[in-house]
Amino acid sequence: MRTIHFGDFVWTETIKHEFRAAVSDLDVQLKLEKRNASVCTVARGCLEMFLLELSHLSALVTALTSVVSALILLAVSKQLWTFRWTNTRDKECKLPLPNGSMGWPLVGETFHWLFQGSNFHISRREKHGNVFKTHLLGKPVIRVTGAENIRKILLGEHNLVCTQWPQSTRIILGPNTLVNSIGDLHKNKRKILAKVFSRGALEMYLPRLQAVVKSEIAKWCSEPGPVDVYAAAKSLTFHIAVRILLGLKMEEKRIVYLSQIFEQLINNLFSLPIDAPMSGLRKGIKAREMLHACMEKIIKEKIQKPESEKYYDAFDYMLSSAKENRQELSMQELKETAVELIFAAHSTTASASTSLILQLLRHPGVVEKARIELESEGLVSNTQSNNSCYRKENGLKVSGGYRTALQTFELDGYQIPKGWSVMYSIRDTHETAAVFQSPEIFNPDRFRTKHDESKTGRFNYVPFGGGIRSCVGKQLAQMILKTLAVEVIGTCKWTLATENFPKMQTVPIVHPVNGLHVHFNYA
Ligand code: HEM
Repeated sequence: MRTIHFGDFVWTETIKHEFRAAVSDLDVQLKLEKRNASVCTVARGCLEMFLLELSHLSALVTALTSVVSALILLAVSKQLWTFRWTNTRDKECKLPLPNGSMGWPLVGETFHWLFQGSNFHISRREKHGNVFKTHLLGKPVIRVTGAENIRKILLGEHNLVCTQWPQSTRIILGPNTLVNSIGDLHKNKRKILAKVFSRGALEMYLPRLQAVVKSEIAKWCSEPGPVDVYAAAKSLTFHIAVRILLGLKMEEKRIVYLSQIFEQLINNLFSLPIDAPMSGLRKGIKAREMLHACMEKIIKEKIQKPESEKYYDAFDYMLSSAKENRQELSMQELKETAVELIFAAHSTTASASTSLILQLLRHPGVVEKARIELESEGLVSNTQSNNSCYRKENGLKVSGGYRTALQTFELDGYQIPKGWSVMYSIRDTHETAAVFQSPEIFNPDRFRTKHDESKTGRFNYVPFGGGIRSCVGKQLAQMILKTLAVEVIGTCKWTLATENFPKMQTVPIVHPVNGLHVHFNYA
């Protein structure tokens, strides 16, 4: 046996074997531990995966539970919302409420109305009939179509109903406006405005109106690319409002600036009545304040102008008419009326002007006929319009008017409860009136005096409303549209710049979704 000495330690063969055995034991143990460790890692991994799956599963279950609870909550709140409105029916009246849906809590069907446009009313009218209920812009609303129903609403002003625009419109326009006044106050305001839109006044406005229309059409024709007709029509009517209603000569830059603020006011007139930062109502109020500040400056300058320098615009007529009627108009009233008149004239006339161009594009036969008529009257190319050419009427499209029921009354077999809003529909009434043959067809001849379809049943054709709330600016609007028609037909050629005609949108007023792109040239 070999023996090796390391100091005091003696290395023998036996020790060597024992050492080897110990080392191999250790090796096995290490291997085992290593294997165990990897087994442990796998097990831990499995466990972790299991726990992860479990946590995913429980997250899924939690999410599902939350969704189901939210759905149940929504369904219950919708039911309670519907019940809340069913319960406000007038119990003294035996008649049922009109059919229809009140939509979702608080917002009602406002978003459906905003996104679906005219389809909103059409689909519900087809489903529920000419008188149906809904909930828009924070109020329960009854939508009314049909000559007989409209007659009752328009002639029932101050008795069955009184005008009431959505709350946002009332707040933004202000309490001193014609549309927001009722009773004697309304009567007196109309008396003052009657002079503003009298025949004599309109004749005074005509030369300036023609000048504005001509200069805007010149811009359309000099445009190298297509013109966005709706934007151009809005610019046209804003120029008319500034020049004819306010009698102002302004730099183009200033008109564009004012029209942008005005656009912001219009865009937010129909919004939820919530005055919060970034809300539509807040934006509308801000625009109104800016316009009022501007109007105040203009009005002060106007009032101070010597009589000899005045050239009689709608505003001058209003001031002199107020004097004649011994009514003092405060600065606030003047500012609100100025903005109201621009609002009433601007969108309606811009919408109708765009529809007019669209219909002329669609119906070259009608244009040819009109051109021959203008030629026979000596009105082509010299474009000196006179009142004799203002005979024809076109299919105007304005949505309708807003009222509130002053008492519960019956309409088409249903009860209209006191306090609910009533919205009468002009467009739907025109489109569904039996007196019009193929109402979807643009046919100006239907209004020719011999067989004027609109004369059959007074309330079948109400583009300017009716009764004591009918449009005060009707004659001015017709004069603007006819001047535009005469100028365009007499001096221009035009072609559609897109492959197809655009779809129409109805909120806040009828207009083509893409604005309608058209190339204009002088003929
Ligand atoms: C194509 C153009 C126009 C159309 C289709 C139109 C249509 C209407 C309609 C339907 C109403 C009645 C609303 C209701 O029943 O509540 C109305 C009222 C009114 N319109 Fe027009 N309008 C047009 C142009 C104008 C113009 C140019 C002005 C003035 C410059 C104007 C001023 C007014 C005013 C002040 C009222 C409120 C009358 C009141 O409440 O007594 N409109 N308009």
